[in-house]
Amino acid sequence: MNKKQRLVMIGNGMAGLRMLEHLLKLAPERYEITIFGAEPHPNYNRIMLSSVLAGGADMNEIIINDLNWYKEHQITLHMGHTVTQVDTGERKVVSDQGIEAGYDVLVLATGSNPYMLPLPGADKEGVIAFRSIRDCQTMIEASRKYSKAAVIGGGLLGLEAARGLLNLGMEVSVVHIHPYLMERQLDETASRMLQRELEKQGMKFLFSRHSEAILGHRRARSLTFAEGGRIEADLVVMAVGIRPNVELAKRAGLQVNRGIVVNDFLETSTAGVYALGECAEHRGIAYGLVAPLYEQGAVLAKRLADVPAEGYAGSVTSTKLKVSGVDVFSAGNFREQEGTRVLRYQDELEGTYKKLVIQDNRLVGAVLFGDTSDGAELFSLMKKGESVQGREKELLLGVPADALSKGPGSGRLETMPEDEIVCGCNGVSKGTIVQAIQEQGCASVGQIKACTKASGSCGGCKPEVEGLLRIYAGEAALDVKEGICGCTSLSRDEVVAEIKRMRLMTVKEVMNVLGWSTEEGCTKCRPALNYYLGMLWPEDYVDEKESRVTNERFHANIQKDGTYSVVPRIYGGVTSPSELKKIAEVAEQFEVPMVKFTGGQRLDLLGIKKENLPKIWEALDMPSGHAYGKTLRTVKTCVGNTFCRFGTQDAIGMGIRLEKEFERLNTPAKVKLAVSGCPRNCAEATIKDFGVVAIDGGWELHIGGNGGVHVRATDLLCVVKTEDEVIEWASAFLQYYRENANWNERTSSWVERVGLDQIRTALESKEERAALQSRIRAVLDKTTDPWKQILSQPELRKNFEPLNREEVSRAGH
Ligand SMILES: Cc1cc2nc3c(=O)[nH]c(=O)nc-3n(C[C@H](O)[C@H](O)[C@H](O)COP(=O)(O)OP(=O)(O)OC[C@H]3O[C@@H](n4cnc5c(N)ncnc54)[C@H](O)[C@@H]3O)c2cc1C
Ligand SMILES: NC(=O)c1ccc[n+]([C@@H]2O[C@H](COP(=O)([O-])OP(=O)(O)OC[C@H]3O[C@@H](n4cnc5c(N)ncnc54)[C@H](O)[C@@H]3O)[C@@H](O)[C@H]2O)c1
Ligand code: SF4
Ligand code: FES
Repeated sequence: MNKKQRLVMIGNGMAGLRMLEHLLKLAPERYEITIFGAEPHPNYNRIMLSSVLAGGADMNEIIINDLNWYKEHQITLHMGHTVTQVDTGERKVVSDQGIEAGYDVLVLATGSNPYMLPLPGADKEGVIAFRSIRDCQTMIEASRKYSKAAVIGGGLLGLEAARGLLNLGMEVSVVHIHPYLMERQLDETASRMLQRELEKQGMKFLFSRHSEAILGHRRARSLTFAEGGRIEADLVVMAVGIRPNVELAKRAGLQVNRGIVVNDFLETSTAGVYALGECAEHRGIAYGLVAPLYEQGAVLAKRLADVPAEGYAGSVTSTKLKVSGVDVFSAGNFREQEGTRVLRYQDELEGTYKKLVIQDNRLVGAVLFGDTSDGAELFSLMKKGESVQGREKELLLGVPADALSKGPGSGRLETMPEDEIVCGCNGVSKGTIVQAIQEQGCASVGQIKACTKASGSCGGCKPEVEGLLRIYAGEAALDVKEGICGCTSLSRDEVVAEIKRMRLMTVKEVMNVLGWSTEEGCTKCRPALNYYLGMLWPEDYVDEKESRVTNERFHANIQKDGTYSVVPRIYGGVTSPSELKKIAEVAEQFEVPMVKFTGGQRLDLLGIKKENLPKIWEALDMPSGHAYGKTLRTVKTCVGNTFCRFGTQDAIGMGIRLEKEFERLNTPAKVKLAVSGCPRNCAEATIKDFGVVAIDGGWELHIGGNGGVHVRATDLLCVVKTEDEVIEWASAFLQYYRENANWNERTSSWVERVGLDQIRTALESKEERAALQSRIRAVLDKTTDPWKQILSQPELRKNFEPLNREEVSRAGH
């Protein structure tokens, strides 16, 4: 006989699932659990939608509990089912698809609905909220076709939406009803500083505007204001606050104000029915941030497991805006009122601002702009309600901004009390993180996330978690253990060593033998293992195409509209009239929408449908330029002494030789080379992975440069005399990088991590260089041109069917 009680939960979101995770630890056998979730997804990290929109995370990276998790815990999940009826008399719920479930315990975790302004025209296509995966996808799709967006609401959500849309290439205007941004979290001074930063990033603002109507035929085209005037907008995102989702509870006869009324144990007015999360109202407050919701979850789990616990007493909240390049923190009651004392510090040169609000000698509120590193400490003081008398100046001036990221001895993290909360979203204290490092052996941020959840939500506490790792596990652990993912506790070096020792030959075998925590791995470890196996067994390993990202599977770069680009190999950037003619003819024949020179001196044919790729490769009859993969991209050259009067060496010849030598090389991350014919360095060799600069009588060899987001100038590796020596050193350097870097680690990060000295030492002996060169040669000898290979094999050609959406989202960069 089944003695388990039946627990039904309505809502498959962050608050409810966190509560269940606690409950399953406390009383794994107590309940037979059924969940109804209206969205067609397993539980995902809603917070991370801002990062997905801004391009910082992939949709499939934000799933918190995948379908296996439900299976493992024998939870019945009705995904895509909305509960439409709750019968508290009969103790059962019914879904819109007719599924009925009886309960002994019912948990309402229905979250909130975004508030949609009831404007005329609000039902037009292109008018949406920002709440779900679906909204996020709609925005990404809209950005492919349209260029102008209006975001109504200048709060946290509106600004994060606006930043994401800017990243997607749209022009964005934020329409705010208040005279300044984020008035619920910031005072006017901080708000104006924020506005200036965001304007620099390209955001436009309209303040004190009341939206009146959305005009357009079927789709939104413009937004008008009660004050007069209009702006063009093909996409209108409403981010004007949320309303607890209480309709169902109301119909079921539960007591409801703004939210579903609950007591300190999350009990509603009806016995056996509980509510938590954004839908619940506790002591008059319905929260809209995860930290308090997770606190509620911990209390409710104990209640449901019959573990004695104190009730939930409400939360002081803090927020951070997740917009890159802008640090804003706000906590508690930051407005000055009668009986409060306000301390302010502003540094216009540094662009920092700090405001502390003190009442009865206790810190009750804080606003930080520009440097938010004191946020956790201030928030902790605020929550504890300790007297700060005599410490005011110290709190205001704080510790140096970079103290957190310094090594041992950095001060504040070391002296931070054990019970101070480091990860606000997940309520994880310093003590818990230190224990995970010291007792559970966690040695990377990923492992700490897996053990404690710290840094797993908004990611704002990652610098502090890294700081604690440096102090308690040492610099080396942080560096070495990063590089794989949460599916394994092994470091990259350990995995590589085990593959070698046990001669593991396939991705699946590595996962099985090394005890991966997931059966299929994830989007991080699969391609990483595929690379390590290929690097270790160049002769025998068969590349697993399915472990590669879309660009590498299709040997072309996927574009934002789902078409591809084709870049044929043009060695050293030197072409000929006949080659140009051929490219022009192909472009005409296939009506290629755009032909463009790339930053690496190549010709890019853009806007090509997947099904046309093989035909175009065939017509071009040129090798792949590998503009899409983790491989040698281009060797940029200047004209050198062939034409330039300053040139001291043959930069073109050297560049072509390097490109022919290393084309098709599989590397941990993309690799770019350049050769300049004199120190004037017109080929910009000092921001390349391997840069060659001619000098009188020889060549300078530079390594570890990057011209991308994090610009880094190269380090000088050595000076050599001959072209053969350039090839020898380049071979040794690239092979050493192949054998030692983490997958997806650019040389710039790798050189910084391991240090120039280590690389110089590894390459200094002629014998070692020769050994590395012979290993890289063996790899290069096995490579073939991927376009030719696909053209010659009908079964590979078959893959070039029209594109589906999943491929767009899985495309690599
Ligand atoms: C873009 C974005 C960024 C955010 N960033 C942050 C941040 O940085 N920090 C922070 O603290 N918070 C942030 N938040 C807020 C945070 O995500 C929410 O507070 C949190 O997700 C609320 O959790 P919940 O479980 O109460 O509700 P939800 O996550 O909304 O889950 C409720 C679920 O219940 C389902 N549901 C509702 N009614 C029914 C029904 N009748 N039947 C079946 N299912 C139903 C809904 O479809 C939904 O999936 C952000 C929110 C968004 C949208
Ligand atoms: N980084 C974070 O912590 C974060 C990020 C995103 C969302 N969230 C949470 O998600 C929820 C929703 O966020 P939100 O920003 O929509 O809510 P919000 O209530 O915090 O802010 C809404 C903003 O819209 C403005 N507004 C209201 N009516 C308007 C109108 N007619 N025209 C123009 N502006 C108008 C308000 O003045 C306010 O500043 C909140 O609970 C928020 O805390 C948090
Ligand atoms: S780097 Fe020197 S050789 Fe090359 S184009 Fe510039 S000036 Fe001429
Ligand atoms: S503070 Fe948000 S994840 Fe730690």
